[in-house]
Amino acid sequence: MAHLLLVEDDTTFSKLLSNFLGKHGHEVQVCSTITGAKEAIRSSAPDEYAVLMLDYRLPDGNSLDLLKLLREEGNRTPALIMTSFNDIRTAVTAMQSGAFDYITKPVNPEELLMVLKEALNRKETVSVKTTKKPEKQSLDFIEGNSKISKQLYEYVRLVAPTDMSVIIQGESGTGKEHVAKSIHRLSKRSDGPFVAIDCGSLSKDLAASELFGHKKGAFTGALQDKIGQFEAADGGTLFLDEIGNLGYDVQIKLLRALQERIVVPIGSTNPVKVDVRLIAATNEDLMVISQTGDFREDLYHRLNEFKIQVPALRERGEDLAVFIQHFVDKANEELGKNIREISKEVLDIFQKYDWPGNLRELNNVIKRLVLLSKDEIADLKALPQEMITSMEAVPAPVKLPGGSDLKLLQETHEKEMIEKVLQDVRYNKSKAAKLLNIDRKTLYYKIEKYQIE
Ligand SMILES: Nc1ncnc2c1ncn2[C@@H]1O[C@H](COP(=O)(O)OP(=O)(O)OP(=O)(O)O)[C@@H](O)[C@H]1O
Repeated sequence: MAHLLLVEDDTTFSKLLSNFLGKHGHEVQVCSTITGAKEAIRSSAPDEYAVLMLDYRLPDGNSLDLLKLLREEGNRTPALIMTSFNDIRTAVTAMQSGAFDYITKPVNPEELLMVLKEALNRKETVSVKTTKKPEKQSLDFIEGNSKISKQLYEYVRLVAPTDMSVIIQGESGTGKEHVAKSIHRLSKRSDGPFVAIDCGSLSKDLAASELFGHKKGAFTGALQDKIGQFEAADGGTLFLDEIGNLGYDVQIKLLRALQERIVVPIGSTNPVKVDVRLIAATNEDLMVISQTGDFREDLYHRLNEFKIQVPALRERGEDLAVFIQHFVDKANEELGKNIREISKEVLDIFQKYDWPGNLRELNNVIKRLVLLSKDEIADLKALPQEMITSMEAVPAPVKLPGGSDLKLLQETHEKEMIEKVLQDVRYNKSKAAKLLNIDRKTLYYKIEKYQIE
């Protein structure tokens, strides 16, 4: 039995859900607002709730902001975001803010139990992930056959045996952590620990202590000496996920640790020698954010001894079929099912869909598909209705009227470039204008001209 906090403003749905979860042996406390959730969490014991189940849209904000705040306060309770299919891109961002997983509404009860079980298991293993332990060969891993995947793993094999720092860049859910583990596994350090830290879920105050350790009494709450993850990774690999989220002060300490190969725990004056290879992952372009001043440029250059770009699923062409088969096999085994085939209609949708959540989303959709399919062939009935509707709404690819019209092509390119830079700098128009090397007025004019939202 687990104590769950459900934050949901639809009272009928929250009642149904708590009854259902209650019948499955869980104790559910319900809040309907972010403010209520904050109060419930702050007035509870640190590990009171095993999982937070958060509706995305709430009357006083969205649960992403709540999650960010909780992570900043040091709360690490696994969180599950419940969202409508149309919000999948937001759910993907939620994963970057430290959510464990997302589930789309209308919630399928069995799917919910499955994801909940994973979240509860995760809670039990969360400390294992960062303890000194050799990483074993993962059988769960496939490379793919496309040209782009072959190149990816060629780079992995090239850089693995060296001691170079690596930046792994790619959209959320593309498999950056998997790539980092492969590098570790193929390195001379493979018998040493692989320590993974999600910088997105570290609070600003605790990040330094988590990475470098602290001495008893160094700050309020430092009740005993603590070894940092740098020391825990000694002789192995330290994987810093979402490194762009580290605060400036910690970035300075990190640079020093990399350059001098020593760490100084907070409250101590004694440096400790460490032998750690660093791999950092990011879904932002670190070069862009280092140019806008949000990430230290010297640290960027120190980390950027080698850069690997992990492709989005939509760019992996023929790999899609390989991953589908892999995830179906995995789901069959996990759920005790025997789905042998996926219908042509479903495959057509999979081919056309752009998979903003990448491999993670494909894995989730397939798990749901396998779970809900009654026969050996998984067909449309088991796909979220919204996915089908969203695909029906996609207009047929339009042929550009001027396939060779240079002006039109230039404008299309310009629009895409402006959209990308705006996204990279999180819609900060001053930064975007600076990077695009145009003045703000021109940028505003172009945003309006191209109707960029
Ligand atoms: N090569 C692979 N073979 C099989 N499964 C994979 C592979 N790469 C990723 N996955 C699966 O896809 C999901 C996302 O992978 P992972 O956590 O490595 O992505 P990520 O890019 O690090 O995500 P985030 O940006 O959220 O940190 C996981 O469930 C993982 O098991």
